[in-house]
Amino acid sequence: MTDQATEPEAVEPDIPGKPTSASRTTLSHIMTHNDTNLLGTVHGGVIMKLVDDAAGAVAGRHSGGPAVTASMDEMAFLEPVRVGDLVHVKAQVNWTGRTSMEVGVRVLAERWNESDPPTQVGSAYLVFAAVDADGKPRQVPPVIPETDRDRRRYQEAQIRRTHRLARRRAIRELREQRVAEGFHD
Ligand SMILES: CC(=O)SCCNC(=O)CCNC(=O)[C@H](O)C(C)(C)COP(=O)(O)OP(=O)(O)OC[C@H]1O[C@@H](n2cnc3c(N)ncnc32)[C@H](O)[C@@H]1OP(=O)(O)O
Repeated sequence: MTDQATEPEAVEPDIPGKPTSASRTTLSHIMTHNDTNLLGTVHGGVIMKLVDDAAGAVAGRHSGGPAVTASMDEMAFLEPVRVGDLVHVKAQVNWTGRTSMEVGVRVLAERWNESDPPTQVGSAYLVFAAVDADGKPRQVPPVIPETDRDRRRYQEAQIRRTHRLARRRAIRELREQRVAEGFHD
């Protein structure tokens, strides 16, 4: 029989950190008539797919293997995107936990054939979990913020992480309480 009291605690190996710039990625795409909604502007879902693609590439590069989207929050659409816009989706790892990473994404658009500077049309924060071949979470290298902006984004991501966990816990507790009170909704 195993003696639980004296069994040494499993210690995970330290994984060397990786700088933010090692996985920062930009995905660029020209919008066509296939991308429009009924109003004639680009469908938000098209933008969200590009955001998920760019963030997934960053999460895979940072973690050195497969990573899945666990959540996407604060997706903001700031300006409409039009057919003929060249859209740039810029993504980087803002923060890392044990097996998860927050990826911050900025979406910029410019006319494909003009030289005006691009304008920001959207932003989002996604959490990716690195997974092994069985789809189970695996450890990720800690991200090493390199610039003042990276360090600010790291701190802001920690605030969002705290709020996500608190919100999930509060909702779980409310549901458990309602079940205990006899509600089955
Ligand atoms: C790129 C793509 O298109 S992938 C396709 C879409 N995505 C998917 O199919 C993913 C489906 N979901 C899953 O496989 C699982 O729920 C997983 C892998 C995300 C999480 O698995 P779980 O068994 O819940 O693992 P666990 O609770 O340990 O969570 C793993 C990490 O993810 C974080 N996490 C899990 N769910 C969430 C969530 N909803 N929001 C934020 N973070 C989350 C956890 O906090 C943990 O982070 P940490 O280790 O840094 O503290």
